[in-house]
Amino acid sequence: MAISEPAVLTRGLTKTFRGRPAVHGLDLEVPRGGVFALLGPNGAGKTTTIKLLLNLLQPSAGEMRVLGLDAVADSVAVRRRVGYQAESQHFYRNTGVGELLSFCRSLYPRWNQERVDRYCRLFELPARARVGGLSKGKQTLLALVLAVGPEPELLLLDEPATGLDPLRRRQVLKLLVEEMSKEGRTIIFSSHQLQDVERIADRVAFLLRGGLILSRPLEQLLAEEKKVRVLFPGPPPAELEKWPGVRRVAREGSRLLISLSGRLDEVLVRLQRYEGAAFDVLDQTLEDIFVEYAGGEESVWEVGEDD
Ligand SMILES: Nc1ncnc2c1ncn2[C@@H]1O[C@H](COP(=O)(O)OP(=O)(O)OP(=O)(O)O)[C@@H](O)[C@H]1O
Repeated sequence: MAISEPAVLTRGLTKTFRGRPAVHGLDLEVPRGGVFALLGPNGAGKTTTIKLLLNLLQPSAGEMRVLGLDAVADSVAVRRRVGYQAESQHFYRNTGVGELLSFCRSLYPRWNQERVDRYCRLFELPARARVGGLSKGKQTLLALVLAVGPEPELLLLDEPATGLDPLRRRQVLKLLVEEMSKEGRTIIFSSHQLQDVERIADRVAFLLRGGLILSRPLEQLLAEEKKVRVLFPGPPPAELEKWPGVRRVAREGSRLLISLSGRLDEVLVRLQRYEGAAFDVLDQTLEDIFVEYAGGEESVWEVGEDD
């Protein structure tokens, strides 16, 4: 495999359930190394995408390469090199933590027992504890230990912080990112915890209705997505919506709120030409950007999607 091959590459990836697309013509490219966040509203297709990459679901159309391998034809080889934490855990309740770890160790050619023991100590997961007796947060932590044990080149984490308190969340994600990134491994994770994403992601992709809306380095996204609040002394310029970089114009009382995707300097130069126009530039958090791309707070609920 060429080392330059991305960690994940999909082309036209599509998955339909009873004729309804959950993932639709997805072209996703995840570079090797670093931390890649998969964002999107409920039902956007994040979990389906992750399951497709692991061949837990079979695509209706399209191609997928994971670590340079065909994700369907070479799925066994892919599974050996990928760690996976599912969105919710379904452990056998009566199994002991130590017993489960030993079983998983026997399945993988490489298994980092030192790391597993260290994480179990840090996460307070005693070997003798029964899995069914663990709290939800502890089960999440156990799933993380199982995902990192096989020394994966790629970690696929579906909502890795589910059930963790804020302190634990920070500690665990920091530990994962520091250790995995330092070793050149790739992490792809889905999350609704956008503060976590801002803290740890290098790159974010945004899914909406199964399609890719954007994929950009986080720093670039935060630098490019701005709002400009303007009060025009008279009527606003005709065709304001068609100015370069303008994605949306909304009314906020007597002022207009222009959502921009890049081209801020050009827009400011144009605004300066309007005598008497008063404006200020507003930075956006990742949450602001998420809401904006998901359709804005005023967007209507889509009912009946999950039946
Ligand atoms: N096994 C299934 N059978 C039928 N429909 C499904 C199945 N799995 C997922 N879907 C549908 O596919 C769409 C995408 O679901 P998916 O779980 O991938 O979204 P998600 O982005 O992970 O959402 P969330 O943020 O709520 O976890 C949804 O409309 C969902 O109802």
